[in-house]
Amino acid sequence: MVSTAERSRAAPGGAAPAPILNVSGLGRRFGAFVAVKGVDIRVEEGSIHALIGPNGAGKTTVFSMLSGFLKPTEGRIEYRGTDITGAGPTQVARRGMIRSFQISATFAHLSVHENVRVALQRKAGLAYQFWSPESRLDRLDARVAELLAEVGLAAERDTLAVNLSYGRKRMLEIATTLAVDPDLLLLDEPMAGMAHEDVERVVELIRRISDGRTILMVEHNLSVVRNLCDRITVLQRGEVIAEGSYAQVSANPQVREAYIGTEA
Ligand SMILES: Nc1ncnc2c1ncn2[C@@H]1O[C@H](COP(=O)(O)OP(=O)(O)OP(=O)(O)O)[C@@H](O)[C@H]1O
Repeated sequence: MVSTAERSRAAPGGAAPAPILNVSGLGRRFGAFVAVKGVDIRVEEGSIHALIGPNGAGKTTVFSMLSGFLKPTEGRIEYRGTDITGAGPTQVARRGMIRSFQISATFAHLSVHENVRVALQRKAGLAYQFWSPESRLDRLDARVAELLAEVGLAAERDTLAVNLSYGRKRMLEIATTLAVDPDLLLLDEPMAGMAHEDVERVVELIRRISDGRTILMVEHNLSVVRNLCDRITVLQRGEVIAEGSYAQVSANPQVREAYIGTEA
């Protein structure tokens, strides 16, 4: 597999690299109701990109279309230059674009270690190979240990998922998502419902796991977006009203009025 760094190096001398995800004119109607209209999003490889907007703006609908759970009624989704519009969730995931909840449903009565192991087995297609040679299972265990260390859950390896704090459960979800080795990770409100100290821990975690990966996240917490994200697309009533850095979008009067208000 070609690494992110190699791909970036492959970009012709000085030219802007092609985006990993290029969404153009994306639209979705539910009967007569237009939930998403003419949405363009260009996600650069290696970036952390946020999709923000008030309740009902269409963020979840866009994520569902990107991850193949919902078919667009208009527009085009290109992943690494290939048209994937209308592809199903499994096809999209196989290409390397993974939505966190897609494989992050954790099993409450399995331990942290077992949950990550199941995710790895699923990826390796080992799930039904109970006769796997020990060496193969040892390799899996080594990778589980690496992933738990990466998300800071090594000390909780034997804790049942059900007994984890809310924040730590989200970290376990991220570990099971990373087990599938995504190139582009779609994170759906990763900080939702978290206590302040967990938010900081997950911000650090996302920053760490973004090394060599691209992240597109829906996030309501604007201080998280400001600290973490390279680019931001703002949706309102299904349409993009601004796109750029935090400084750029927060200076946009339409965004201030629609969303950021006095926090900008
Ligand atoms: N299956 C559906 N059928 C009809 N309308 C829908 C459907 N799914 C979403 N909508 C409508 O589309 C609009 C966008 O919804 P969506 O959930 O994408 O917004 P959102 O930005 O994710 O909101 P929130 O921040 O509250 O999660 C809303 O008005 C919603 O009621």
